[in-house]
Amino acid sequence: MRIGGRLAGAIEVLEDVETRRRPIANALKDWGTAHRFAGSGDRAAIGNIVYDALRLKLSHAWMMDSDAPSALAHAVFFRQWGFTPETLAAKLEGDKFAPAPLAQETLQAFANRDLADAPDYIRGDLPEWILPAFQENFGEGWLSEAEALNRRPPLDLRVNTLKATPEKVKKALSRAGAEFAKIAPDGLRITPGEGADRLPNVTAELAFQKGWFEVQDEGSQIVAALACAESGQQVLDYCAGGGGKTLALSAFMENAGQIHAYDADRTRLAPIIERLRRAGTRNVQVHDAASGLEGMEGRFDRVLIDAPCTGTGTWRRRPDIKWRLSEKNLEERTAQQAEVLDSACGYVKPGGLISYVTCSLLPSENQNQIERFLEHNNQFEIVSLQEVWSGQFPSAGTSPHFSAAGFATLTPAKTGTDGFFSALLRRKS
Ligand SMILES: C[S@@+](CC[C@H](N)C(=O)[O-])C[C@H]1O[C@@H](n2cnc3c(N)ncnc32)[C@H](O)[C@@H]1O
Repeated sequence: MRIGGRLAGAIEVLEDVETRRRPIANALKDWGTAHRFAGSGDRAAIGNIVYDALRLKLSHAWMMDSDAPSALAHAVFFRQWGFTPETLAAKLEGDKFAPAPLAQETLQAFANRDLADAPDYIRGDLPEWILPAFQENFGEGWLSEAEALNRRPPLDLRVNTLKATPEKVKKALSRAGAEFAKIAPDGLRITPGEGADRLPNVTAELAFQKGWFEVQDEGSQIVAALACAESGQQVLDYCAGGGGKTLALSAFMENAGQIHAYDADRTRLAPIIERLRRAGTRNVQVHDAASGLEGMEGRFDRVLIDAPCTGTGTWRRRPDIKWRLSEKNLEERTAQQAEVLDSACGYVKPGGLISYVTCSLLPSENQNQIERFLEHNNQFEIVSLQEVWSGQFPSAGTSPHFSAAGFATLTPAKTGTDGFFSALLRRKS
């Protein structure tokens, strides 16, 4: 496929995502099924155009004075892939699969507009109603934080130290160009390419089948470490989902002690069984009903609450969810978080720690949620993560944003990771 066919394919997928409010991955998969002649390189290039277009959807639409899929897809080439309208037109000339050329007024708008004149929420590519929360969280740095959330994410791996070392996995993945992560000691990173470049499919590697590594954002590895679980302890992973953090905890604990992994949603929990097997973990018990935890109240050294959230910190990977998020969704999530905190806190023993984590960057899901919890639960106190940080990551060249209260916020701009919030609470009595 030449560039014209890829551009036309991306426009079709964008139309599907926008008109039917579908997740990008599903729309891409369906497009691939309906166009079996397209090779894997074509499908990856189309995916890149679609993801890039949606990361910068508002600013693209503003610059082109049009939010039509064709305008968004062309804007990717002009603003992210190093083309000008003239160089792109030259590339598309004579390509019978190319889409219809852009209207003259769209090209005129692009030539005459300057993003510096756009309203703040458009410059940051943020839903307008979210802007105040970003400004509250990051102050003057809000725009560079938003811009970093709009770039392509790397592919991060966590080496499973129960079976391998970072050096061994790096060597096994040398063709993929994996490098040591900057903060997480067991992390490896494959940096994203540009334009049509695609990231390697590392899960097809033998090293993955052997359980030597998992795909896990470095931020997720870091917040799992900030739960401070130690070998031999009793640990509850209360929102275990597919087990990303359970697996990290098991490796940190060197397979010793006991982890109870619980999630209220059986479908989300289901993949954990195969992942635990592949990783060679022997210290995890999985529960798909809270009744499995009966009698364990006040028994745990550590309780990790990786709470359900809006996922605003993962917008680099899932830009479509950014535009679907509503104030109602946020309200639902904050209510769930309060409920999960209230139900999980009883499992920790006096002197034990609760680690509350979200992959959101909105204060109402993070610091405000913890402050609300502490107002009603004075048997808990905050443990400063700033102090924990240097013990856990002595050679990290960078650190998260730390609040005066001792909460940690990781962001693409600050730590080069997905956005995460982490708070550590000790039960006094
Ligand atoms: C952020 S995800 C967990 C991701 C997982 N820890 C990982 O690292 O892969 C949040 C999880 O909370 C679960 N959840 C939501 N409400 C819950 C509740 N009341 N009790 C337990 N789990 C709940 C969801 O099913 C979802 O899997």
